[in-house]
Amino acid sequence: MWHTAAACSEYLAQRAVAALIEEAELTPKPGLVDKQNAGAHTDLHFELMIRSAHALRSTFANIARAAFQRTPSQILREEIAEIGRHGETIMLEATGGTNTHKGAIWAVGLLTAGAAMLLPGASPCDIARTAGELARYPDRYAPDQRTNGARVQLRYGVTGAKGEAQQGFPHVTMIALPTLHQARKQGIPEHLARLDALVALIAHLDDTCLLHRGGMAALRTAKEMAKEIAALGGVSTAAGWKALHRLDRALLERNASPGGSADLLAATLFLDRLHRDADGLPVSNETVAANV
Ligand SMILES: CC(C)(COP(=O)(O)OP(=O)(O)OC[C@H]1O[C@@H](n2cnc3c(N)ncnc32)[C@H](O)[C@@H]1O)[C@@H](O)C(=O)NCCC(=O)NCCS
Ligand SMILES: Nc1ncnc2c1ncn2[C@@H]1O[C@H](COP(=O)(O)OP(=O)(O)OP(=O)(O)O)[C@@H](O)[C@H]1O
Repeated sequence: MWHTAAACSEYLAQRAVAALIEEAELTPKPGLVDKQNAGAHTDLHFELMIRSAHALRSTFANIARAAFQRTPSQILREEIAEIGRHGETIMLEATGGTNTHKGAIWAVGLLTAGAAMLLPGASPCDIARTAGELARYPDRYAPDQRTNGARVQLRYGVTGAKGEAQQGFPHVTMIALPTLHQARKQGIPEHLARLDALVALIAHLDDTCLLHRGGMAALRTAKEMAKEIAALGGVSTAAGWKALHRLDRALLERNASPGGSADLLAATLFLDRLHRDADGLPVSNETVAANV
């Protein structure tokens, strides 16, 4: 736990990078980069995700230092936005121009700010609410970019990564975290509990990555197939495990990838870890990315 800006920044940056690495390491993820393959991505691979995660450490550290013990405000929003945009440049330099973690910088970056504004031990819901409050201030210096997300938001009327943050990350606090906790309670092994949390996100999120690559048909298919996995009892059942592989194949056939759900899984693992640290709960022995 932290008492100074320096300690807060070091701790939160370590946990943020660990969350990105744990998301990448989780295998097998449908359509996404994992330890086995690059999913639907031709310009991404596992080592690139790990390199990118490490390169972003200073970004998360700078966000935490800037937000330490402050309250959400227009000025803080714009300071964090500048650090986040610089983080995207660092990511692109580290990866030779590939977008590995744009959505993750946004979601985990805002949650890092949320945690740094509050006292150590704040609940995941309070952190997400505070991050949402910050995200609702407009960023007057944001460049007017026609991003993939902006294009499909206009076309399909979804609110994307920005909406999720501005609402206080409801898919993280009301869907992914409860699914993760429920699966653990049932004694489901940690990596399967995390896959259940990812499946729950895919079942509910309007993911602009899926929309951009595969249109409304891909988003609907992904949601329906993910709901079916949950209805079968999750990935720890034989039928759920088979259905997870069917979802993977369906996404690959459509060249589609649930990148937004992957980002929110990283956000979920980040908040879960802060909560477990505060409660003095042991880190699962299946957690492999603790030493970054
Ligand atoms: C809001 C962001 C993500 C841009 O969003 P936009 O939809 O325009 O862009 P783009 O399609 O390029 O990227 C969005 C990414 O978000 C993720 N995503 C997609 N759908 C969702 C969703 N429903 N919920 C959460 N994340 C999602 C995906 O990984 C996707 O790649 C962000 O890059 C941004 O505006 N950054 C500015 C810097 C800033 O303010 N930073 C502050 C925090 S660090
Ligand atoms: N394990 C992962 N595999 C793939 N994408 C991930 C993973 N984890 C997070 N993501 C998110 O998915 C996004 C990358 O998806 P995608 O390549 O579809 O985006 P894009 O660069 O906007 O699109 P395109 O490559 O089609 O032009 C990143 O912003 C990243 O945050």
